[in-house]
Formats: sequence, structure tokens, C-alpha cells
Amino acid sequence: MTNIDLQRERQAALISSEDFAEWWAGGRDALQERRALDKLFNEDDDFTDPQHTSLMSHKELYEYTLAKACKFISKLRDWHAAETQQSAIASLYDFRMLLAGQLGTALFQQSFPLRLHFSMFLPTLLGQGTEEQQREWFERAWRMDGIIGTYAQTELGHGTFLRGLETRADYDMKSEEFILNTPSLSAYKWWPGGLGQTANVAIVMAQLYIKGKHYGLHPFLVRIRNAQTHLPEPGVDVGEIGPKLGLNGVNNGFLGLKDVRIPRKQMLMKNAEVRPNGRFVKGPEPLLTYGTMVFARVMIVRDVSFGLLQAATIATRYSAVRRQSPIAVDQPEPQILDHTTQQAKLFPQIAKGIFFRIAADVVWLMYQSVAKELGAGQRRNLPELHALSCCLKAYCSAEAEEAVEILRKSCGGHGYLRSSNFPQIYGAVTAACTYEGENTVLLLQTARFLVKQYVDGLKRKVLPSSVTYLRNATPPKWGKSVELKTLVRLLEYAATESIRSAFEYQKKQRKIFKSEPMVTNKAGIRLIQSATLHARAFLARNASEEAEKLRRQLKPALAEVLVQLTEIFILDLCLASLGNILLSFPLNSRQVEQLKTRFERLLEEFRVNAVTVVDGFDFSDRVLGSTLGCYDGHVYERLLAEACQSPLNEEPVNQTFQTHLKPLMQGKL
Ligand SMILES: CCCCCCCCCCCCCCCCCCCCCC(=O)SCCNC(=O)CCNC(=O)[C@H](O)C(C)(C)COP(=O)(O)OP(=O)(O)OC[C@H]1O[C@@H](n2cnc3c(N)ncnc32)[C@H](O)[C@@H]1OP(=O)(O)O
Ligand SMILES: Cc1cc2nc3c(=O)[nH]c(=O)nc-3n(C[C@H](O)[C@H](O)[C@H](O)COP(=O)(O)OP(=O)(O)OC[C@H]3O[C@@H](n4cnc5c(N)ncnc54)[C@H](O)[C@@H]3O)c2cc1C
Repeated sequence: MTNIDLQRERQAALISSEDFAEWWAGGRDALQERRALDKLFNEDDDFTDPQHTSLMSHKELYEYTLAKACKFISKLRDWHAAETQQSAIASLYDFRMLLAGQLGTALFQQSFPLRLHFSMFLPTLLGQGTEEQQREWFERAWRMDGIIGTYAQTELGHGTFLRGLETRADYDMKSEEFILNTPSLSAYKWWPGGLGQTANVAIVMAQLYIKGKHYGLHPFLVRIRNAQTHLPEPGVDVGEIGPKLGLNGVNNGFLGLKDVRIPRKQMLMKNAEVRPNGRFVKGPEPLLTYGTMVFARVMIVRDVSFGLLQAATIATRYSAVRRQSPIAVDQPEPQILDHTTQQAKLFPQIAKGIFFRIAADVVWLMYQSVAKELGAGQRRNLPELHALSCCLKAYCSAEAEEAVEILRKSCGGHGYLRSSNFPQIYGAVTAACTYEGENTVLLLQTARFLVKQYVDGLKRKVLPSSVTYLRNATPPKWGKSVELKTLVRLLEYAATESIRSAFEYQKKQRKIFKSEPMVTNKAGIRLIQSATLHARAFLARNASEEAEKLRRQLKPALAEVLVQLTEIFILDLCLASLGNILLSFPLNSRQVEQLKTRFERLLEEFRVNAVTVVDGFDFSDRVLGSTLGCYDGHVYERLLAEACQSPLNEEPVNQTFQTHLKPLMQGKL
């Protein structure tokens, strides 16, 4: 039987979780398709973890995860083949891959070592390989026919500054081969997922040299392990980098290369070519060498929203079950969900998870459209996509990381247990702040774009849609009640002002420093603040446009709840940006009070539907993997059962009593 408090929450709700789930999944058909996929795995005992994976040693965890991952991929393949006749290439960007990716994130608490094959290796073959190379490699790689890939870019010495990478690929005209070398310790590849013991082919990013002349960074397909024996190929020094804060199922590795020869046609040549005679032919868009990173950044926004919503579901259900500290004198202890401060911890995080995912969907469509345009030789929208994917990846991962911590702490002591699954979710989400471009560095990339657009705006040029607000720098009009469109304008106005101020500061610095990188360095703090405000303004506009659509499309009760969440989301953004808003717009204390009161009232109004909304994310208990967040709310039973599984509880007296404790007590040590 379900916990009585959870039952009451579900009965009291004003909307149905099923309606919410249908909207969230993108319609009835999409929901059914996702549920059918979940069911396939939920009903298969091979996917029930035998004991909490955190009790395994590092080596056991790898072996267990790999075995489970192989079953996962094999089962997915059968499902995929039954669902679609599409070519492998079309399948990679199909929504079913998004579902499969999401399921992968969900089923593996510490992720899995084949993930890079799908998330980086295959997209790089597509984005960087010529059609001929794709014919030769892609279909086989999709089937994993002798090929398990990884993406080896980062080195011990450099991850951010790609021009500083040291791995070399020298072209040998006589044999028509590239010779790959790791010239120093700092040039060792370090971090690639699956590189340790899993992958047998790596896309190695290396500096190209022809007759001693340097031609920049390019991708090379290098076989690192024999397809039959899996032994490292001659000249290859490969291994795993050791335990990490989280994601311990990923098998991140190191790689050193010594005179490893590969045929000329194993440089991926869609964006630049080396002819047999050693002639280097530049492609129309050299920046496409960085294309896989744009793809992955877009995917990460979606991925972190998933982790955040898992955490929000666990914490919200737990807050409905947990009772503590009377609010009114002589009253029984309330559900902790009734404490206003608890609501302020939970509800904005639910809203963030929702609107981050919605923004991810928008940028995903933009990615697909820009990819098509690039295929037709048109690069006009690439800078906007790059800027948006950078700041959203950075902002959403940082916010999700903070949110997961808030949610963990909102569960008091029990949130600190590994069996709550918060530590594993945190480990995964915080990694996204670093990989695929460290967040500060990505915000600086966005700021560079913003300042350029600001200058173009001053010249009254037409600006890309995500930054048109920079040309429309009029302060918002404040009405009697707080309206969403006013709040969005407030954020856009604050972002514009911040970009203007960073631009003016850079102008001043230019009088002192001659070099542009020095100027950027001096203005760094202001620039990342501008990019952060831009991300907030973009997310707010996107959310308010979504709210307008929802009002028209959904049943009134559901639409009302989603509009409440939109308001919570946007008000939270405004309150977090208050300092910057006040620098640009003279909000008086009454207006600030209005914002705070509205926020508090919304928390109260949303309270009744909170459990139903998180139910509507439709996570199965297996996906949540938490003693605190199960659908039936049997928290204390699960906590005790999980504790009893600890190997330390297998014997009544541990041997250290005889060897250490007793001698200590007897003064014999
Ligand atoms: C059926 C089976 C189904 C099975 C299903 C199975 C399940 C499948 C599971 C699927 C689930 C998936 C989930 C996702 C998970 C992802 C995992 C990821 C793991 C992690 C991987 C990594 O961690 S992998 C390494 C990433 N490592 C970086 O990320 C380095 C950052 N470092 C830089 O990225 C550059 O170094 C940096 C800073 C730009 C400066 O580069 P720099 O100095 O050369 O360039 P500058 O700053 O001078 O910029 C010069 C001009 O380039 C412009 N620009 C720069 N970049 C550009 C770009 N990308 N695109 C366009 N334009 C770009 C810029 O805007 C300037 O433009 P302008 O001149 O016009 O202003
Ligand atoms: C879990 C995980 C998985 C990964 N998987 C892969 C993979 O599959 N393949 C792969 O190739 N790599 C992978 N990486 C590596 C990852 O992409 C890099 O760690 C990341 O790009 C950051 O680079 P870095 O480690 O050199 O950090 P650094 O650049 O050394 O960052 C350290 C500090 O320096 C600051 N900094 C650096 N440059 C600047 C600047 N220009 N301006 C201001 N501040 C600056 C940063 O903001 C940061 O505070 C992975 C990393 C992790 C953690």
C-alpha cells in the first residue's frame, strides 16, 4: 500500500499526472513509445542491479557495468530495428536516439563505457568524415562491427586551449601514411570515455604536419586495440585513469602513441583534405573541426535537465512523506513540504528542470537546421548556434549542479546516503560543468559573440533572433500587477546593460593594453556575467513563449499549473539577477516587494499539485534508484533494508574487535 500522505497528495491534486505526462512526453504517441521502451527494460531482470553498485570495487564496477551496457545496446538494437527501417545515419539524429540516450543516463547510475561511442564517436564520423569515409566506417561503427570508438582530444597538459594540444600527425608522402606521436608527457591523451579498456578505435585530435609545416588540429582514426584480441596495437600505450568523484562506470583513459602509422584516408577529411602528394586543401569552414563539441553541448543541456528532474522527484516525494517540526502550536508535525522554505527549495528546481529541457529542444531544432545549412555551404547561423549552445550548456549545468545539492540538503541527513542516489546524480551533473568545454571558458565564448552583436546593434544592423533585444534597449513599463512579459524585458534590459558595460570597460582597457586577449582577460568577470544574464534572458523569453502556447493548447487546469511554473521560473531568474536589474532599471522597494510576494504566493498555490507534477515526469522506481523517492513512499522500510545489505552487517562481530578494539581497551596496543 502506498504511504498515506502520498495518497492524499495524489487525491487532492487539481490536475492528473497522466495529462501532465502526456504533455511532457510530447503527446500520447510519444508517451506510449517511451513507456514501451521503459517496459522492455523494467521487466527484464538483467537490468536489476544485484546490490547497490556503490558497494563494488572499481574493477568490479567496470566489469559489471560493461556487461550490463552490452546487454543494453544489444536490446536497444533489436528494439530500434523493429521500430524503424531508417538508415544508420538518419537514425543517429532521430528522436528515438534521444529516448535511448535518456534511458542510458537513467539505467546506469555511474554511466557506462559505450556512451562515448554514440555521443561523440559516431557524430564525429558524420560531421568530419567525407561521404566515402562514412560509407567505409559509419555503418560498421553503428553496428559495432569490429569498431568500438572514443573521442580523444584532451591531453594531460591541455583541455581548453585546443591550439595548445601537442599530439602530432606527420604525413609521410612515400607510404601515404600519417605517423602519430605523443611527443611529451603532457601530450598524453587523458580523459576520453571508454578509452581505458573498452574502445578499440579512437578519433585522435592531432596537430597536422606536412614536410615539417604545421596545418592545425585535425581528427584521425586510429586503431588502438586489435579487433580480435583486444591487445593494444604496437606503439600504443593505453590504460584507465583511476577512480573519480562520479561516473565511475565510464572507463576514462589515457593514451600515448609512438610512431603509429595509419593510412592517409584515415584522416577525417570532410573539412580539410591532405592529397596523396601532400597538398593540403582547406575546407570552406575550418571551424567545423569543432563541430562535434557543438552537438554534444546541445545534448548536455537535455541531459542535465534529466538529472535535475530525477533529483527534484526524489526530494518532492520524500518531502510529502517526511514529517517534522510543528508549524502551529498544538498541531501534529506537518509534512516538511508545508514549510515555506522547503517549498522555496523544491519548486524552483522543478521549474528549472522543465524549462531547461524545453530550451534544449529549441536548440536541438536549431542545431539540425544549422547542420543542414552548413551542408549547403551556408554558415550564417553558426555563430549564433555556437554562442547559444555554449551559454546554455554552461548555465544549465551549473544551475543543475547547484539545484541537485539544494535538493539533497532538502532531504536532511538521509539525502547524504548513497542509497538516496543524490551523490551519483550529483557526480554526473557536476561533471557536465567541466566536460565538453569548462563552463567559464564557454561563457567567455558567448560573451565574445554578444559584444560583437552589441556593436552591430549600435550600427542598426539586423541581429540574429536570440539577440534582437540588444537593439531594443528601452526600459520595460511597470504595470499594476507583475506581468511575465515585463519580467522578460527586465532581464533582457539587465543583460543589455551588462553587455554595454563590459563593452565600455573593454574600450577603457584597450587604452592600457595593446593586445586583445589581454583586454578580454581584464574584462573577464564582467564578460561572464553578461553571458550568464543573456542565458537567463533567453531562457525567460523561451519559457514565456511556451506559456502562451500552453494557454491555447492544454486543458485549463493543466495550463494553469504550467503557467504557475513558468512564473516561478521567471521570478526566480529575476530574483537571482536583482543586483544587475537594479543597475539598469530603478526598481523601487515596493516593486521588489511585489516580486517577492508574488513568488511566495505562487509557491503556496503550486503546493497542491507538486507531487502530481513530479509523478508526471514518469520516472520508474528503477530509474530513480533511490530509497527516498519511490512511488509508494516506503522510505523508512527501504532505508533499513538497504542498510542491512551493507557487507559490514553480515557478521555479528567484525574481526577488528579482536585485532584492534580489544587490545586498545585493554591497554595492550
Ligand atoms: C541503437 C543503439 C542506440 C544506443 C544509444 C546509446 C546512448 C547514447 C547516449 C547519448 C547521450 C548524449 C549525452 C551527451 C553526453 C556527452 C558526453 C560528453 C563527454 C565529454 C567529452 C569531452 O569533454 S570531449 C572534449 C571537449 N573539449 C572542449 O570542449 C574544449 C573546449 N575548448 C574549445 O572549444 C576551444 O578551444 C575554445 C575555448 C572555443 C577556444 O578555441 P580557439 O582559441 O581556437 O578559438 P577562439 O576563441 O579564438 O575563437 C575563434 C573563432 O571560433 C569560433 N568558435 C570556437 N569554437 C567554435 C565551435 N565549436 N563552433 C563554431 N565556432 C566556434 C569563435 O566564436 C571565434 O569566432 P569569431 O572569430 O568569429 O569571434
Ligand atoms: C567526466 C569527464 C569526462 C571527459 N570526457 C572526455 C572525453 O571523452 N574526451 C576528451 O577529449 N576529453 C574529455 N574530458 C576532458 C574535458 O573536456 C576537459 O577536462 C575540459 O574541456 C576542461 O579542460 P581542462 O581540464 O584543461 O581545464 P582547464 O582549462 O585547465 O581549466 C582549469 C581552470 O582554468 C580556467 N581557464 C582555462 N582557460 C581559461 C581561459 N581561456 N579563460 C579563463 N579561464 C580559463 C578554467 O575556467 C578553470 O577554472 C572529460 C572530462 C571529464 C571531467
